[in-house]
Amino acid sequence: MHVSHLQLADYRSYEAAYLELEPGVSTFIGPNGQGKTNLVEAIGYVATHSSHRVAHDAPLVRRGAQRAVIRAAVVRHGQTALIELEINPGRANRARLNRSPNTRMRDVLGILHTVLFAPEDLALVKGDPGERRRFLDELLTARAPRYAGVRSDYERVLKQRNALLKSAAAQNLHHRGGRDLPTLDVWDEHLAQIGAELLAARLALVAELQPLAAKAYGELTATQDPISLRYRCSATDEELDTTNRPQLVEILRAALLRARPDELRRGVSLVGPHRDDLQLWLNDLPAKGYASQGESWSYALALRLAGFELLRADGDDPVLLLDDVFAELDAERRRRLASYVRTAEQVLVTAAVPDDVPQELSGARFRVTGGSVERER
Ligand SMILES: Nc1ncnc2c1ncn2[C@@H]1O[C@H](COP(=O)(O)OP(=O)(O)OP(=O)(O)O)[C@@H](O)[C@H]1O
Repeated sequence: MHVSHLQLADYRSYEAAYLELEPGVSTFIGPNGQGKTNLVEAIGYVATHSSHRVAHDAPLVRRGAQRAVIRAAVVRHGQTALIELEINPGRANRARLNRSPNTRMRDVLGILHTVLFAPEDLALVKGDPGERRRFLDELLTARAPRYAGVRSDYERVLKQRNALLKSAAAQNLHHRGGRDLPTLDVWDEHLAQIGAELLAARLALVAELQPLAAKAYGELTATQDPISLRYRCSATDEELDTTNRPQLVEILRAALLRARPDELRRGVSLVGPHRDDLQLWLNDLPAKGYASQGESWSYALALRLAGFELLRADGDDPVLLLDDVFAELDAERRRRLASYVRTAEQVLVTAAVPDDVPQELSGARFRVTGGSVERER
């Protein structure tokens, strides 16, 4: 798939921007702070309905404006879908598909697939478990949009359950072991059921990612260093060896029972997919805390490339967004990454310095300065 047009109104530093894009490689060059990342962020937003840089939408709207609009034409298998997103911080965002006003946000999720590589990816390896959970969940949702619903159902259950636990903690109910809290039993069951669905999907995804990430890491670094992805579930100390949902429901139910006194004391949910982690191992050591800067960065790239391979195997190349990644790599790794990604249907690259972009990625070139984007001829 590829994006053939992008139009922005009041998005970040852009009052108005319009670009025509082609399949193949396009490079966006310009000095720091001119709006290169804002462009790829906007395309990523169309795919995931979130930004890789901020957790909330407010910074996406141009200072002084009320709302931002992103319009993107996405060409898939010869058909064009016109997606329009209106970002209204503090209020519901709105979507239109092919100009139809009767579109829900979730109707346009999963039309455009992107894989974004950015300096922030280092947090995949070095950051909190939430970064890795988000990586898995975004990939799940790209492959099967219904997981957006599963994730938001899970978030809702968690919020309700936490509110209940918080008020129980305030009333010191843990002294009675929570026996007279039938509503908590109901929320436990919801959490176990929906949590198991998410857990099963994540475990299956990790199993698929493992060989692809190992291959990508080997190719990027030209080493045989073994990497392994291990899903750590908060419900058990052992490594889970099943993706069977009824079994996972049982495991979560039992863990919730065990955790209840602690949860009532602390007033938060301590068990479930929101507390899990994807541990990344390199050479039989956890990458977090042991891997070098260069190894961590290659690991993060390998995870993104594995995601790319999975989406590609599902039948359509995602659009690759490479935001300022070459500056972080030595010449050899730049070349290796470039030859890996240049086979994708569309690759959009940003760089402050043209020389950072390997020759393998020559293509259309755009100059970005002060909120305007011009194609170089
Ligand atoms: N909501 C906003 N309203 C107005 N301007 C904004 C908004 N958000 C970001 N900006 C501006 O956008 C610019 C940053 O754009 P961007 O991150 O795309 O830069 P870049 O060209 O990728 O730079 P670098 O090469 O340093 O990564 C900054 O000048 C910032 O002040």
